[in-house]
Amino acid sequence: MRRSIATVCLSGSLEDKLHACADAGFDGVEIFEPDLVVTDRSPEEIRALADRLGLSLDLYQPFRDFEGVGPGQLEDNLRRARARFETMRRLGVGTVLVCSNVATATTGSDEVAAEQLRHLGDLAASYGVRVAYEALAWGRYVDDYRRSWEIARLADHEAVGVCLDSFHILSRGHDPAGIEEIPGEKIFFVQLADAPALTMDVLSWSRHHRLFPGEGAWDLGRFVTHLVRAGYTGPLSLEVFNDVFRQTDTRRTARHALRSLVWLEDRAARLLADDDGAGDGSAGERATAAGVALDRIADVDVPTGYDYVEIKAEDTGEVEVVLDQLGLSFRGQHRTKPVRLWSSGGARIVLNEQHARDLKPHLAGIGLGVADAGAASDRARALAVRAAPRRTQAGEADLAGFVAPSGLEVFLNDRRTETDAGPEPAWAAEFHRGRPGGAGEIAGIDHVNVSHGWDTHDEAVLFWTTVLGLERPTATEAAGPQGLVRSQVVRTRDGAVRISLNVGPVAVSHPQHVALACTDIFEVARRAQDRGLRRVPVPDNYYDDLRARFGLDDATLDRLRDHQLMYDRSAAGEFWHFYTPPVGRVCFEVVQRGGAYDVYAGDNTPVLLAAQDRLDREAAGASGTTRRRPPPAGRPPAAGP
Ligand SMILES: O=C(O)c1ccc(O)c(O)c1
Ligand SMILES: [Mg+2]
Repeated sequence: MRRSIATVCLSGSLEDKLHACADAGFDGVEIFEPDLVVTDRSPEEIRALADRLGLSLDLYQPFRDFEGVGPGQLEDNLRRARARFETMRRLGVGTVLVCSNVATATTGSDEVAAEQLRHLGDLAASYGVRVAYEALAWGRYVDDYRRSWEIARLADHEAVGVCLDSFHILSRGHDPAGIEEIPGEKIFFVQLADAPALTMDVLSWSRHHRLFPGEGAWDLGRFVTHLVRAGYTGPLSLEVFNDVFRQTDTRRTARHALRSLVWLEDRAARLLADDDGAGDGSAGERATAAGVALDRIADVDVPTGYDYVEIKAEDTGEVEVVLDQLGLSFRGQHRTKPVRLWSSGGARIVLNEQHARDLKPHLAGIGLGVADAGAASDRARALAVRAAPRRTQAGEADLAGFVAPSGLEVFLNDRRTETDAGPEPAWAAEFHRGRPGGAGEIAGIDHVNVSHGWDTHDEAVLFWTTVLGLERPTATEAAGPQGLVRSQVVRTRDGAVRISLNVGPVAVSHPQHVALACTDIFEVARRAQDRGLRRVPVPDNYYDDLRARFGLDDATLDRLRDHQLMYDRSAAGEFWHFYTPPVGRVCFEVVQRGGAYDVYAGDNTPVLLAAQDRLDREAAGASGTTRRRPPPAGRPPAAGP
């Protein structure tokens, strides 16, 4: 279907927005009237620019507070409409969005509203334009799409139809299946937005918290299937009022928005195909008959596990000390690059000093195993994901790589070899052999913890869920001394890949961490302690709290305290973990999961944040610098292993 976006979704001038939408690959835009009013370009110039960029101007919006008014007010409303239709003629826009009256309506009579819309239809027709009537969720009388359709039906005018906006329908909990009762040709326009599940008044929710499809709590794919079944053939247009996207980089947000729409179309196409398969009529055939083409993209290839985690720095020496203390072994230096591999069991840490001048240790990339790297790359490309630069030389593994919104590079690999230590990614043969991890050793990578700015979070969630098909359990938040840290885990259903996406306080740069899994954490901790590993200190009050929460006995608490372990328990099982102090911007966590414990010890996070804050203060005290660090800066791109 044609892809469109409202200019209100983006930051910048109207001209910036048009350029960004065209570059991202949109077919058209909705001109948000305030964007036109403030530009110094004439409507003719905007029209010419859109033409040059290959963008159609699909909708002019909004026209407010028209219907349900007294006779004097109607006169004035028609005068306003004439002026807007004149502007639309100059712009070359064929459809105007009229939202339901929130202010001046004095009657809730459907007949009166329909009669007045018929007047408006006559006027619109004389300008060659159409009226798409939208029920705002907070309209004075009309706040339900079924009522706006009833009024448009009563108006019985070829220039009057409805605009359906998923926000107004889903925020009120109205069943979108009723869309199928509306003849497709009377749906003049469709606006799509997702939103987080919040309990607040709908107007504030709508004006500040809308999200792109796939980022919130609603099933927009299902919503689109109702439109297709109704026979709607117009554009799918994004209308997302969001305080963050209004200030993020225009081009980046336009690409992000397009990714959402590409994913949505594919999702709707799959739902329709599934419904057909289930013998529920032949919606797909009807859609085709109506001339609706939903583009599909390559199947998602859910990753099977971590190949490696890459840490990059000008000097990775300090990281190697910690890896050695944690019991990982050095597997050698790469043949052609300043890249070193450490491993234990299935945990592989790549240390990269290439193109890393002046960089402190930081998490630069992760490698993931997939079934078919080619197909996974096709999907990523279709979703407009930026490819990671390759610096591969002849004879080396050529991995498909992408840049996640936080700047993290993600490499996909489908080639494995059998070794004594179990299956390994084929590229690992470019280093020395590994050995199997023993009981008191690190066995694999449990999860990685990525932090990014508040302006990247929604985009990152969309990236991981749509490109790699990760699931998204409920988000959590934890209080640190400098502010709240919001966390969204994205993971495979089987837990083989888990990534915690964190947004911390603006002024603090929390370390990213790599969590290593083991099956005997007391032994790993004991050996590490013998090798001189420092751990993030856990306060005694925490152990008193554990006693109160879980009724642990003294001996158990002493064992935990001796190793500075933290603990959690749920109905599913138990969890033990400890952290190393940060080296540069990374730290390591060692975890042991018992039973089917499947979460991340959320209650322990404030203890970690407070302890890290104390370490920060000590370090700042020692060096005489200020304690607060600037937010993470952009990093230059890294290479694969
Ligand atoms: O918030 C508003 O006023 C508003 C305006 C136009 C729309 O299409 C809409 O969905 C909301
Ligand atoms: Mg709308």
